Amino acid sequence: MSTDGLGDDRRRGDRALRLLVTGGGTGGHTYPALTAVRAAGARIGAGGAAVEVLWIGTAGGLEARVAEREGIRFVAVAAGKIRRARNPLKMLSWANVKDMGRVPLGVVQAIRAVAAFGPDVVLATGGYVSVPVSLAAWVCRRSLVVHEQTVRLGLANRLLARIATTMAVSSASTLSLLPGRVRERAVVTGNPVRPEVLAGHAGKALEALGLEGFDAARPTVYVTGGAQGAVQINQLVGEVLPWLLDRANVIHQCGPAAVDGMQAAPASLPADVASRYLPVGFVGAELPDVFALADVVISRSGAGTIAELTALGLPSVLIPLASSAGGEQTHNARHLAEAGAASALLDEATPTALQEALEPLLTDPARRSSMAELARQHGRPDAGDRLVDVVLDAAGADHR
Ligand SMILES: CC(=O)N[C@H]1[C@@H](OP(=O)(O)OP(=O)(O)OC[C@H]2O[C@@H](n3ccc(=O)[nH]c3=O)[C@H](O)[C@@H]2O)O[C@H](CO)[C@@H](O)[C@@H]1O
Repeated sequence: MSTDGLGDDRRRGDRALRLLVTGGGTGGHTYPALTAVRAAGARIGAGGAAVEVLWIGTAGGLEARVAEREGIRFVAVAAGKIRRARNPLKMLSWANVKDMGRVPLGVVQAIRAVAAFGPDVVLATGGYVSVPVSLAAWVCRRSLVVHEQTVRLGLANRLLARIATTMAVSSASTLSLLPGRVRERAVVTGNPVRPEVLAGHAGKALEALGLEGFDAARPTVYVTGGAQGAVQINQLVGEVLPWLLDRANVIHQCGPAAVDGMQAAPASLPADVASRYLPVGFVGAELPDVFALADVVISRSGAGTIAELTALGLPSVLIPLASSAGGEQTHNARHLAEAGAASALLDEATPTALQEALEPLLTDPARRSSMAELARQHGRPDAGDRLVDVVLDAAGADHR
């Protein structure tokens, strides 16, 4: 691996920076990469230079759609998914063995793409596709920055941390969990949040989503289960819906597969009450405006959403995905709840527990403000810029 990050062909300071990014599968791995690409473009562009970007991901992943929408050159490679199991023998399932067989193919495809592009630096933001691409970067002796969104390193990043030029982490508490040799090469950047997410307008959400039935005298709750939606959250919200709509307007991001079912949920309620409820499959370009309209958020506690809620300073009730890798969503939720920066349903996610957590936030604006302020103290709106600092450092002196 190149230690100075500069091959002979890259000592020409006048040519564009070549940035290769990889990461995807879910929003939590895709959006930090996108934010870093845009921030690098803005920084380098402001200095009068240019940046050429290549994104390597999987053909069917969210990253493929995001790259296409953003006009970012994209190459797809094969990636293998490792399904976790408590019993290590069960990890040797046929599906895992078959998928692991795809990793060597992905590595070969990625080596070809990396060698052809000749990046100054490779940024990997996680997800299964990060593995073959980071291995390819290592084989091709390119500088590699690996970014971890969660406090504890996931399975893939534990491997990649050993070959990374720099390990960028989102939380200072991750440092003590790293092996000594990795810690020496680690930098705390925070988890990048798309800048537009921080710049929404409540009025635009009302207009774009056709929320004429919403009552301005009631607070608005945004419910989100992550890109796919969360069956558990959908069920809970369904059970408390009459109670909730008595007190609030609700935008419910329930996952594309659940919209029809959730649309029927308020059928037995009076029309004016039912019109305070909007289920949506996935919130795309309206996300910033929905956040701006929201007074309270009910959410999973994935690292991406947590970074957004804290950067925005939004009060929330967090319902962690208990089976998330290493219990990291539970850890995230507990960490914020202990600081008073969120409420969390940690032991039992029942309709009663949800109502108890929501009640003070819906009825007491002062309670919302104090939680919002504590949430903001955990936010890192500058994380994208900090990650770009690390990427440019790894790219070498010519590009700083
Ligand atoms: C099931 C799973 O593996 N979850 C992991 C995944 O989270 P996952 O990607 O599911 O969730 P995150 O909270 O990290 O990110 C979701 C992102 O998608 C956005 N969004 C969501 C819904 C929507 O309709 N529109 C939209 O734009 C959110 O605002 C956020 O930016 O990666 C995270 C980062 O490593 C981990 O912390 C999570 O544990």
